[in-house]
Amino acid sequence: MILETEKVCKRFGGLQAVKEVSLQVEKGQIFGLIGPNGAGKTTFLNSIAGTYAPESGKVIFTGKDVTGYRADKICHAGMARTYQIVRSFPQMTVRENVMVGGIFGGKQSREKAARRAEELLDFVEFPLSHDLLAQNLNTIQLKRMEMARALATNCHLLLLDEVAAGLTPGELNDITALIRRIRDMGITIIIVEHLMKLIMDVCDRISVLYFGEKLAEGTPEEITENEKVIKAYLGENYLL
Ligand SMILES: Nc1ncnc2c1ncn2[C@@H]1O[C@H](COP(=O)(O)OP(=O)(O)OP(=O)(O)O)[C@@H](O)[C@H]1O
Repeated sequence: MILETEKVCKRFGGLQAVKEVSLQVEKGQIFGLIGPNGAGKTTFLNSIAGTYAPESGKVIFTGKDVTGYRADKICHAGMARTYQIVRSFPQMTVRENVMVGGIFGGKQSREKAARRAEELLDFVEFPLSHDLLAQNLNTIQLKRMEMARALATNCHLLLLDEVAAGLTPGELNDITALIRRIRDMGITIIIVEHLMKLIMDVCDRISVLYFGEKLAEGTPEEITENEKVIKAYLGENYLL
């Protein structure tokens, strides 16, 4: 087991955004987290990745209790993430953006981080010059760059928050293939996503959140046949 959460809770004032969420993610899995808007998916990611400390519950990563660790410490422990809206350093080049992951997260020298950035930008099939400023990139280019930056930290677990949002169908196919190639490198992936096609295509296991609580968990087939999930989220005609 690479990640285990036990009854993780996070509240914002009177709102219980995440309530006693327990899950287990096996090494090498692509694990999907789905649910309606406001279900608590991003808050849950933030609670395991160190943006927030959970109020109660436990986060065990690679056998170690990392509950309440700050984001930088979590990153050094081997967990990296991308964001729903890509966060770049707009005045820096694409290469420098990726180097930040290597220098800060992977604790590499500048030279090594620069070489690794080139390799990773090729791996994610970044299509333009690595000398471009990040402020000039479109959505899919930013997403590729952000994935390269996360990989540059030498993570074992990658958290992808709505990586498909805003992509065309062709771009979606590319990202789907890239997610599989990242898993084939031996990296475990947790993916938060609304786009069911992507979730069903890539996930080994899926957990459904609903009003902060875990509603169901299972294989893609089990989830699509689960009456509670159909009622709360998917709807009867979701594949049409
Ligand atoms: N920083 C915050 N302060 C107060 N409330 C918040 C904060 N972040 C999230 N919430 C609330 O917590 C609940 C869960 O939000 P969250 O963003 O985790 O849901 P989500 O499942 O990721 O939704 P979406 O699919 O729309 O991204 C929502 O009701 C949201 O309004």
